[in-house]
Amino acid sequence: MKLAIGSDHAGYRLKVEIVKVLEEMNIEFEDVGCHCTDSVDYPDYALPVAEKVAAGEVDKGILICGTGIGMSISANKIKGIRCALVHDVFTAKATRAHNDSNILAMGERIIGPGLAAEIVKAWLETDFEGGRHEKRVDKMMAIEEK
Ligand SMILES: O=C(CO)[C@H](O)[C@H](O)[C@H](O)COP(=O)(O)O
Repeated sequence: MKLAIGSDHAGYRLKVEIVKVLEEMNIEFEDVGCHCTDSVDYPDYALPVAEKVAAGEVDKGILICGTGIGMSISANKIKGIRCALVHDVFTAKATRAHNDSNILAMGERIIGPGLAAEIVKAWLETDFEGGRHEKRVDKMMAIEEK
C-alpha cells in the first residue's frame, strides 16, 4: 500500500506525528507538504493528494488542517474522491466499511496525536464491506455525473 499525505500549517505538527505512525507501520508514503508552520492555504495540499488518489498513483490519502473541514471540502471536489472527516475510531472504521472512503481528513485543533494515531490505524486496517454498501457508493459516485 502507498499513501499520499498533506497538511496546511495548522495541521503540520499532527502530520509529523502521523508520519511517525506510518513509518512504524512500514507504510510507504509521499508527503506533498507543507513542511513547516508558516501560513499556507489548505487547497494547495488537498489538491495534489486528491489527484494522486484519483489517478491511482497512490492507494489512499491523509489530509490534516486545523479542523479537517477545508481539506475534506477541497478533496471531495476531485472526481473519484470520497474524503471522510473523522475524529473518532468508530467513524474511522465505519467510513471504510460503509463508504469505502479513500482519503482521511483530520483536524489538529480538534484531536491529539494519540487519538489521531488510533484513527489512522483503524482507517487503514478496515476493509470495505461491499454488499448493500456497494450500491450506495455507486449511487454516491454517480452524482458526479449530474
Ligand atoms: O478547515 C480549515 C479551514 O476551513 C482549517 O482549519 C485551516 O487549517 C484553518 O482555517 C487555518 O486557519 P489560520 O487562522 O489561518 O491558522
